[in-house]
Amino acid sequence: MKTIIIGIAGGTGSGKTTLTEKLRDHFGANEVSVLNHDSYYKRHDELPYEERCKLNYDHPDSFDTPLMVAHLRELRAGHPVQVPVYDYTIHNRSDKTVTVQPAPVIIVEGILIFDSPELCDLMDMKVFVDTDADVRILRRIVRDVKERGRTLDSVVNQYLTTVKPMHEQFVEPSKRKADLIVPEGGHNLVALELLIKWVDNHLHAVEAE
Ligand SMILES: Nc1ncnc2c1ncn2[C@@H]1O[C@H](COP(=O)(O)OP(=O)(O)O)[C@@H](O)[C@H]1O
Ligand SMILES: Nc1ccn([C@@H]2O[C@H](COP(=O)(O)O)[C@@H](O)[C@H]2O)c(=O)n1
Repeated sequence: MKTIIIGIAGGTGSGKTTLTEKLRDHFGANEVSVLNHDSYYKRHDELPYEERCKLNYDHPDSFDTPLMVAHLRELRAGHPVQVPVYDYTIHNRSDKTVTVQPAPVIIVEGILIFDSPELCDLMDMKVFVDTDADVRILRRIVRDVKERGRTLDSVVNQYLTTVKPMHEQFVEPSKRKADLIVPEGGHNLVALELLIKWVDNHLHAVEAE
């Protein structure tokens, strides 16, 4: 089986997950598997919770990217992988893993995936979801308070101290690596249709081989 790997990057709250889910819903879980870079945040068992709260989670070194690269190579070779489950509420990797199966299309999602040349080399198509910073921070406040156990103060403080500067230093420049820039992510129906057609073409080309 030939596997197509699509990278979907973009700032926090840009709409990466929404776009990824729309593609997976269209093609079905048997055709599309997803690896989220966030699943590969490094473990920090050595630090108490209060210290883990203060770490910079927006720098490329905060991820175990070599493990993700290894998993992508395994999936491309047709083997399932055990992906760590990250728990944002405790700022640490949980003890659980989930099995991700090989599929004709693998979507790799994350804020910093285009910063890694090793990850970029594995991708057949690179998509950057481009959304204004004010919209992204508003979405993030709502999500982090509702779903990630954060206070408003902690979200604002983290945004100003690490998220915004790291976005400017690493995420925004990585946009230049993209093949396609999608304003407004998963709600951009024209871009979604183009991506679906591109994937369809590749899937049919694989069938014809
Ligand atoms: N184009 C859009 N218009 C309005 N809301 C959106 C749009 N795209 C995503 N959202 C919402 O914004 C939030 C963050 O989107 P999400 O896809 O999780 O972003 P990311 O994965 O890039 O952090 C979600 O609540 C989602 O429903
Ligand atoms: N313990 C953690 C780990 C990560 N984050 C933030 O998650 C953001 C990336 O996820 P998106 O779904 O928003 O793309 C990133 O900006 C980290 O700051 C966190 O808050 N806590």
